[in-house]
Amino acid sequence: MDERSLPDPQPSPAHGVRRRTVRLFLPHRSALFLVVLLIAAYSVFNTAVPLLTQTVFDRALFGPGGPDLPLLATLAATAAALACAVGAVDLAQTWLTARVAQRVVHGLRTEMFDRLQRMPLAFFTAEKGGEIQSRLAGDTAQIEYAVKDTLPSVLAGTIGLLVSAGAMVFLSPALAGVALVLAPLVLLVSSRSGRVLDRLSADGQRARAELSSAVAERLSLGGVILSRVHGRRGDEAAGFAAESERLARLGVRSALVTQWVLSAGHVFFVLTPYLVFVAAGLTDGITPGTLAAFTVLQARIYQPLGQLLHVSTEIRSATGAFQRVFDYLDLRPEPVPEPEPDEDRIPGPGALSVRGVGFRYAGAGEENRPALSGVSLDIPAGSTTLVVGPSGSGKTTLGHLLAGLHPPAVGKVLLDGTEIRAPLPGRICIAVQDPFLLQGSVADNLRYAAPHATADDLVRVCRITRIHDRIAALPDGYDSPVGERGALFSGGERQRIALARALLADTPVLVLDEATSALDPITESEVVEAVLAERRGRTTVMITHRFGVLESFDTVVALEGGLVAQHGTRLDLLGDRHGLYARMVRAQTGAG
Ligand SMILES: Nc1ncnc2c1ncn2[C@@H]1O[C@H](COP(=O)(O)OP(=O)(O)OP(=O)(O)O)[C@@H](O)[C@H]1O
Repeated sequence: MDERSLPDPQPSPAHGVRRRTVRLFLPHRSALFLVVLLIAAYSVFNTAVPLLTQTVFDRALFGPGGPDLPLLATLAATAAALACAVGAVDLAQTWLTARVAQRVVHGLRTEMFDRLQRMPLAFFTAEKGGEIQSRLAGDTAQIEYAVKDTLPSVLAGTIGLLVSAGAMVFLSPALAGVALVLAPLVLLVSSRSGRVLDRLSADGQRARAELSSAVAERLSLGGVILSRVHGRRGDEAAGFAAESERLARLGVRSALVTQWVLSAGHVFFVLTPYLVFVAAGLTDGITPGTLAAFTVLQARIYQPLGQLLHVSTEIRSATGAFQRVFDYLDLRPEPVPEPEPDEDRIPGPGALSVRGVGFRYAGAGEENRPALSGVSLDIPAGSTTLVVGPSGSGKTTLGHLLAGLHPPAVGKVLLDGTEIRAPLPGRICIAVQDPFLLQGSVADNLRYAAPHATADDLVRVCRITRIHDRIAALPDGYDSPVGERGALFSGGERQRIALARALLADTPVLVLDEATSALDPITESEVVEAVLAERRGRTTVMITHRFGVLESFDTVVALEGGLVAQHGTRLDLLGDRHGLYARMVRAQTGAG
């Protein structure tokens, strides 16, 4: 039997991540080119101001003929114009980068959501909820920050450094050489620390994902009840504190390493002006204006250099975030069958055939028996079938295969002669034991199955599942909220709302997987009878443990150990006194 394996995200190597990141930005190359131009213009305008300082000193203030006020006014006006231009350019650049960032992140978020939605159910059984959230929300936010802030910082830092260095060389090549002599040393320290930061950043991201997984699980309603019931609140808090402490320690270490790089840079920033002053004293022909302009430019060079040192950490975190997002984008989703065009969709009568079906869960080792093996059944259109069997015998698995939630590894499941390999909305519906209600009102939840259902439709199905009176008694009736996963309702009420939702889907085939298990036996038989009456002439398969008193079914399928132990009419199966069904009925009804 072919074991369905979980898709395994393969971490892409760092250079692969960089290549893919570049590819991600290719469609935005024109906007990014414009950003580069704007940043270059920003740096040039910004550097022009110190160059004016030279003219202010050497010509306007201390020129041969004394202070030249008209020239000073012209220079002041030029500086003001340059300052305005710097502001305008900065604004345009911010707008463009924000747009690119939002588009890239929006693309990644939606692609990831789409990919995850199409993953096999086994993925969601294995993956931690917080992990998905952390990648979809946390990592994409980090990428957004990287594009919006880090990318312009890198560009501005590099271009600013080059322009300022160019202006310094223009003013005095000798002094420029002295000013830049320590720069390679700083860059060396920075690249050495980079590797340590890489590791710390990856560890930090892992620890953050662990923490958000723990929060999602332990601070959910079920998690909180579990810890309170078993008196484990203290242990939970201690476990969380330990994780948080680990994250805090990583944060301190990475702040220290980052600061080590910045401090090395600071030594450079403090030392070089004095080296320049000494060099100016030893060099002929350096005017006070040149030295003043040089001093301002030196301050300007520190800013981009500092910026570059700072962003190297952010780039590393962003690379990690990109890698984690790419890992999810590399997951292999279930193949999506081509949707049938509406006009081609012939609503068949709803005959189900199961042909030699075998299925093994990815998480169940080879040594364990498959959940189902060699199952063959014919469920005629319009019939009602009861599926029974001991716990773990494969009933839910069969229900999921009939609903197309898992494609079988071996054999085929057919609806009206066509193979089912994926859910078929509008044709097959399944109502489960632990139904999912979304945040919103009762009406929102019901209309999830039929968006255009009228208020009367909602009332009709809710009357069938005996939940209408409870909903009508609420202050806002069908507009009342259901709470987190339907927490404002009892388990049996949730099941009846979900069953009403399944009826509203009005499909030719309906699978009920313990869908009324939380109801009291009297209400359960009332609801089951009403549902079967409503669905007369359409196929209904009901999986249940409480079947002792249920008589209105055409056929019964009894499963045992993943095999079909019995299949026939209820009376036939009761006739076989030693058969599984008869034994189970006797156990339930206490009949001798
Ligand atoms: N996601 C899963 N991963 C691994 N094994 C699973 C998974 N779900 C079910 N199984 C195993 O498959 C077998 C059949 O499970 P299934 O849920 O179909 O049984 P069932 O008859 O519906 O049981 P119950 O009456 O207790 O609900 C069991 O041995 C179960 O442990």
